[in-house]
Amino acid sequence: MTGPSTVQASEPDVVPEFAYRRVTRRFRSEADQEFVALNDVDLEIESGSFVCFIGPSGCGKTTLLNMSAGLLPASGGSIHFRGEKLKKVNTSVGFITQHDNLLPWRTVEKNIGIALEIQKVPRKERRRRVAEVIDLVGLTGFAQRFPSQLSGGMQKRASLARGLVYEPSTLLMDEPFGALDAQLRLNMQNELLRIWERDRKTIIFVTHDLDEAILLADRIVVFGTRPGRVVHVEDVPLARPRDLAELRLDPAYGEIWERLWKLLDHSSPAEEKS
Ligand SMILES: Nc1ncnc2c1ncn2[C@@H]1O[C@H](COP(=O)(O)OP(=O)(O)OP(=O)(O)O)[C@@H](O)[C@H]1O
Repeated sequence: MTGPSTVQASEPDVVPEFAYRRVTRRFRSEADQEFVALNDVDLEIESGSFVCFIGPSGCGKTTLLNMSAGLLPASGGSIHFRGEKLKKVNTSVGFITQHDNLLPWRTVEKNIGIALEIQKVPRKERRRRVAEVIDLVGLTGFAQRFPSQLSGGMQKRASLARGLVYEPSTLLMDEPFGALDAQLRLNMQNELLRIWERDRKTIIFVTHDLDEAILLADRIVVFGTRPGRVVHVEDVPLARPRDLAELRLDPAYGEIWERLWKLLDHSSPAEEKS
């Protein structure tokens, strides 16, 4: 069942968080050939929703996130953020990438507070906000540690806290838990869901993991390759709060999983070649 690539906000007069209109991005390859990395993306992301982007490697998921953050212009089409055409860096979003990028010479507290320092938020206010997010991600007691003194999961928590501290209403997350082992990953997913259920930020979350996408998302956008494009949008009407162990027993979960798995299979580069 391949649905339309355009997702309408449920109420027509509500301005979506992001509206992508025929967004195309071209790059030059190493051989100096121009190629289309992302073709004709038509999509709307509702405010307060949790949306996952899933698809094979190289289908343009990161490219679309970079464009949503205003870090990369579109080659064609337009992106509107809350009704305004995006023309420069989108300072309303928090961007959490695959790599932690924590600065090794700064403590957890100072790593998390860096954006507030740049914004010249007064010291007292800064300390209060940093302490609050440290608590929120479960790092209480670790504020004075350096990144090398933290476990991998704690480093992820610290980078999540850094993305949350300046209170963006929107989070763009590019495979943030990809490198974690299964147990840590589950903990971080639960942590993120808890934060999202509390604040209802809009979250766009890129993942390769179908279970992760179904566990987290209200809506899953499936990308295909050659050229990168949206091939399907799936609503995930499963009740919340969700527990992966329980979800897996739910026939509705199985139906969504199988439908998306087939789509992902068909859009893999290996299959397209054959
Ligand atoms: N700055 C760039 N210059 C040239 N090509 C690029 C650039 N950025 C991305 N690409 C190419 O565009 C295509 C899409 O890349 P992108 O990183 O968006 O894919 P992705 O779906 O996020 O992949 P992955 O899941 O592996 O992270 C790839 O072929 C990639 O090599």
